[in-house]
Amino acid sequence: MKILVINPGSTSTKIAVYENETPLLIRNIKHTTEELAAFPRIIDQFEFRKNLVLKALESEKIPFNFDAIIGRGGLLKPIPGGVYEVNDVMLDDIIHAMRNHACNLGCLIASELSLLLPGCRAFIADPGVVDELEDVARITGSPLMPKITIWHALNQRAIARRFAKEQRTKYEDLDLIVCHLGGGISVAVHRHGRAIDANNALDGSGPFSPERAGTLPAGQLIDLCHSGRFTNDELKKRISGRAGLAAHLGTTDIPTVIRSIEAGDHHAKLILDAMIYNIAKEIGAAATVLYGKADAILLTGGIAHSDYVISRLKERISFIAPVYVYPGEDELEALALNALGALRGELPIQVYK
Ligand SMILES: Nc1ncnc2c1ncn2[C@@H]1O[C@H](COP(=O)(O)OP(=O)(O)OP(=O)(O)O)[C@@H](O)[C@H]1O
Ligand SMILES: CCCC(=O)O
Repeated sequence: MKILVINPGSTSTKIAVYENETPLLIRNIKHTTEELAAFPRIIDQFEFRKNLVLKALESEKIPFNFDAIIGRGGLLKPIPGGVYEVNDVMLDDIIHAMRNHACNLGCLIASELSLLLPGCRAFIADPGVVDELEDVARITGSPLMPKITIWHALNQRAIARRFAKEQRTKYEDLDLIVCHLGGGISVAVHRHGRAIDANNALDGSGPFSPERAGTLPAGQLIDLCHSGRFTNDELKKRISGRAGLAAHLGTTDIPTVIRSIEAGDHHAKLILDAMIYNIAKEIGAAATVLYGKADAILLTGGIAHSDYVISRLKERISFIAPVYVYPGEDELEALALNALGALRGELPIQVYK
């Protein structure tokens, strides 16, 4: 069986082709802040990202012939984890999504391309809106604003399962803190296979990240909203997109920031160190959810490639539990295995309503 995998991230478009469990193509196309700034809305990147997929296939001479196309799931309604067939309700919810994130393009591109091939199915799996929070984790200080979670469910779970396999145990038998360090940063508590707490890495809570503001001072935010300085859309970009490192330093690229630090840029050092400090605090808070008894802390995502970040993070969090580092992500493989499992009847195909 041949599967095309499409994973649009906030700073990259990742593409894979699998023939059964064997990868035939893995491609990570990185996007600069300026390149993406040319598109007023993320939905406007549809043709651009779709054409990147088609060009990658063409340049590798991979025939356009697939049994299924699976995209990274978008910001739908909160749903249980698993594989979902793309349907009209899902496409409609994505087109009218309240929240912007490149992952919204995953099911749109998968759907459009699958229509070119008779019999080809379009899926998503474990989107960022997977919600398994404990009731107590949902309560905030305002009944008007219950906590919602938007996190890297797909990669966190894939990495947690990989760790469990390496430890010759089951994911469902472990208590883990997993932190995905990407364009957005999510920290989730996985208690015996269920993510009972996770931040809203997109526009709500947690540490700031390469392109997100994280938790902000609420009063100052309200004043800024009423200052007349920004439109609604501009303000949203100040929270997600042109926020975090992008706002402070004009780039989301960690190697670029580190080169500036090595060249003596004290401001760049202050900002990156502050990001690390805030990530460590979020992981410390997650430890309290498990009464301090985590089996391990797993660090993953693109930034986990950075020795600068990881060594400083470890200094602050190693007292909590052993730290394991999985640079990059297993999202492409996890998506491919989900599509294969669905086609083979090994995984239930859920219907999004
Ligand atoms: N070799 C590397 N060394 C240091 N940092 C890296 C390296 N490769 C990628 N990064 C950083 O990782 C971040 C992107 O991570 P990742 O690819 O996991 O996120 P994404 O898929 O674009 O976004 P997200 O999944 O959060 O939507 C960027 O800030 C990038 O600079
Ligand atoms: C699902 C999106 C998570 C993120 O990038 O913050």
